[in-house]
Amino acid sequence: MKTVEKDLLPFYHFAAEHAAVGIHAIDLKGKTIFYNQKMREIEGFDYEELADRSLLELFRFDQHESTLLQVLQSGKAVLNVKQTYWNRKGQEITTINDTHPVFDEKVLVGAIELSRDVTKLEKVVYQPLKKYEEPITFSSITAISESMRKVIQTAEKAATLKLPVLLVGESGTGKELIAESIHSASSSSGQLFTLYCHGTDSQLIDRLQEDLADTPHRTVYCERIDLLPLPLQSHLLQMAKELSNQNTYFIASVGEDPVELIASQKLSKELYYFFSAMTIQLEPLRNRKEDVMPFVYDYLSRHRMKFGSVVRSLTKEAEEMFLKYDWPGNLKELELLLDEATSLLTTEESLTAELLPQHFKWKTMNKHALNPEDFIVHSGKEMLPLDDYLQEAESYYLKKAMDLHGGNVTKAAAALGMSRQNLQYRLRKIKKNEAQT
Ligand SMILES: Nc1ncnc2c1ncn2[C@@H]1O[C@H](COP(=O)(O)OP(=O)(O)OP(=O)(O)O)[C@@H](O)[C@H]1O
Repeated sequence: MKTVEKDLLPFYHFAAEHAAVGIHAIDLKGKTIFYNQKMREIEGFDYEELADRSLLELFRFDQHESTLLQVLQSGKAVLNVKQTYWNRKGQEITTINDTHPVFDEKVLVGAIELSRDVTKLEKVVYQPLKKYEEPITFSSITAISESMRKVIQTAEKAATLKLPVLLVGESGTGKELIAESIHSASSSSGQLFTLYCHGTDSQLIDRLQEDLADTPHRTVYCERIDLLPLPLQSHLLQMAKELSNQNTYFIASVGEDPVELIASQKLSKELYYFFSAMTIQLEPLRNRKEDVMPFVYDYLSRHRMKFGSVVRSLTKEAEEMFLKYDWPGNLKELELLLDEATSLLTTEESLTAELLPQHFKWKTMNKHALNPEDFIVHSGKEMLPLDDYLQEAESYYLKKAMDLHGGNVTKAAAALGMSRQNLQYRLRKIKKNEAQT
C-alpha cells in the first residue's frame, strides 16, 4: 500500500466506526470483518457488551446476512431495500439498505452493507390498515385475553374520570390505540394531539404549545416520554402542569417499567408522578396469545371490506406458525406481516403457509436456533460451564459453515480448515447430543 494511503488508514477507520450509517462488511468466506457502532446501535447492543466485540463479530450472522451473501455470489449491488424488524431489545427498526460487492483491482474481496436508519421517518409515514377512516374507540381493539380486558376496563374508568394516564408496554402492544380510545370516550368535541417524543429537537414542546393555542378542548398524547432527553421532560412537565387546568387532558406512554426507567435516569420522577395517576400496563403479545387469532380474523374482515378480497381464514399450518412465534414487535409486527402476506392475495379464500413471507417462515423454523448474542458473556447473565459453552459455540459455528456452503461438507470442511471426516464426525456428534436433550 502506498504510504499516503497507509497514513490515512486511522482516519478511514475512525470515519467508518463513527459514521451515521450502519456498516457491515464480510470477506469472501462470509465472515464478518467490520461491524460499526451504528450497526450495533441499530441491532440493539448495549455498550457493556462491546467488550466482547471480537466474539460477537466472529459469530455475527443476522438478517443482513442473506443480502450480503447474495451480493457476494452475484457480484452485483442490491440497492434501496427497506426492512422493518424488531431488534434484540424489542425496538422497532426500519432501515434502507444498500449492499455492494467490494473489489480490489477488479478481484472480488467481499461485500459491504450500508444501512440507513429511517425509523423516525417511518413513524410519521406509517399508516396501517387498522387506521382506516373511522375514529378509534374501545370497540376497535382486539381484547380477548384476560389482561387486555382488564386494560380496557381501567382505560374506560380513566376516560370517565379524566385522570392523566401512563400507558406502559413494549413497542406495538397498542398503547396509541388505547390512548385514542380514551380520548374518544372522554370527549366528543375535543381534538387529539400526539407528541412524538422520538427526537431531540428542543423546539418540540414549544411548537406543540403553539398548535394547542387555537383549540379549546384537547387531549395530548405524549408518545414514549422515556425517549425524550431529561431537560425536555422538565419542559413538558411545566407545560402539562400549566395546561391541565385549562381543558387539556394528558395521556403518556413509556416502553419499559417506569421504576427501572427512573433508576436508569431515562425518566424524570416528577414527570412520572404527574402521569401516573392511573398506570395501565399492556402485556406483550407473547404473554397473551389468545389475542393473536381474533386479531387476524378481524384484520381479514377489514381486508375484505377495504379491498373486496375473499380471504376468510388461515390454514392449520399457518395458524400454528402464528401461535408458535413470539412476536417481539407485538401486534404491529403481526399487522405488518398480514399487510405483506395479503398483498399477494388474488382469489384465495385461505392464507396458506406458502403465502407467508420467507423471512417469517425462516424465523418460525429456527425458533430454537441460537443467536450470536447467546455467546456473549456479561454480568447479570448466568454462566455456562466451559465445556457446555464450547459445545454450543462449536455446534453454532459448524451449522453456520454448512449453511454458508449450501450443505456441502467438503466445501465447509475446507473453509473451516479441517478434514471432511473430522467435520462429518463432529456433525454426527452434535446430532446425537441434540437427540438426547
Ligand atoms: N389490541 C389491538 N387490537 C387491534 N389492533 C391493535 C391492537 N394492538 C395494536 N394494534 C395495532 O397494532 C399497531 C401498533 O399499535 P400502536 O401504535 O397502538 O402500538 P404502540 O404500543 O403505541 O407502539 P409504539 O410504542 O411503537 O408507538 C397499530 O397499527 C394498531 O392498529
